[in-house]
Amino acid sequence: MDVLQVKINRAGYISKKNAVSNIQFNLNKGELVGLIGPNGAGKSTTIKAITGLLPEFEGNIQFCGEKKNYVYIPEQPILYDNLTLWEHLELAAAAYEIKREVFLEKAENLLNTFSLKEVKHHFPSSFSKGMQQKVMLIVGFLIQPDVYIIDEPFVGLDPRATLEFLRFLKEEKTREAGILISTHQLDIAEKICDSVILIADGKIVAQGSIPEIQEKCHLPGASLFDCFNFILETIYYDAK
Ligand SMILES: Nc1ncnc2c1ncn2[C@@H]1O[C@H](COP(=O)(O)OP(=O)(O)OP(=O)(O)O)[C@@H](O)[C@H]1O
Repeated sequence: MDVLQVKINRAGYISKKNAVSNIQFNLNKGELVGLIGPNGAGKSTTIKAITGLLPEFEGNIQFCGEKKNYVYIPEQPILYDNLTLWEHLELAAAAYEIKREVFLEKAENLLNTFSLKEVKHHFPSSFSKGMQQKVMLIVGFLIQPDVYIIDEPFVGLDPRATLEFLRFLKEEKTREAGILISTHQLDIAEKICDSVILIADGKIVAQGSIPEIQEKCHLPGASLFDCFNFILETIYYDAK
C-alpha cells in the first residue's frame, strides 16, 4: 500500500519554471527510496515540490498513509534561535500530541543515542552543522510520521551518528513508514535503498531496484556508483 503518490508534471522557481518535469513515483509502506543524480539535477526541487514549497507547481501529491503526515528534514537545518534543544522537542511533542511518558522516554533515548544529552538545555543556534542536523533528525524520529523526506542526511553526520541514523531508519521501515532520501552517498544508498530514482536535467532517467538498474546498464553486480556514471555517460553521449 502506498503512503505517498507523486506526480509532478512540472515544478520550479519564478526564474526557472520547469526545473523538474514528468517526475512520477509511489512510495510504499516500509519502503526506502533514494533520489540520486548529479549536482543541479533536481533532487532538492523534487523534494520541495512534494512538500509544497515551490512557487511553480503542476501535478498531484497525495499523502495516503494512516495519519497522512510527513516529516521533512531539509539539507540546511531550520531551528528556532530562541528555543533550547529540549524546548524544540517539547514543541514537537505538543504539536503532535505525544503522550508525556512516551515523549520523555523517547526523547531521552534519542538524545542519548545521538550524543546530545549533555547539551539538551543549550540553544541549537550555537551547535555545529552536524549537531543541528541531529536535532532535526531527533525531532523527526520523535514524531514517527507515515513518511520521512530527508534531503542529504549523511553529509554532516559523523560515522557513529550515521550508524545510529541508519538503525533508526531500519526501525521506522519495520514500523512501515515510507522513507524518501536524496543523497550523493551512493555506497550507502546501494546498501539501504529498496529502489532508487536517478534524476538528470530535471527528469527521471532510470528508476528501480539495484538489480533492475544493473540490468538496465547491462552491468550485473556492478556498484551503484558505476551504474550511475554509465547511465549519465550514455545519456550525455547520446545527446551530443
Ligand atoms: N531558488 C532557486 N531559484 C532558481 N533556480 C533554482 C533555485 N534552486 C535551484 N534552482 C535550479 O533548479 C535546478 C535543480 O536544482 P536542485 O537544487 O533541485 O538540484 P539538486 O539535484 O538538489 O542538486 P545538488 O546535488 O547540487 O544539491 C538547478 O538548475 C538549479 O540551478
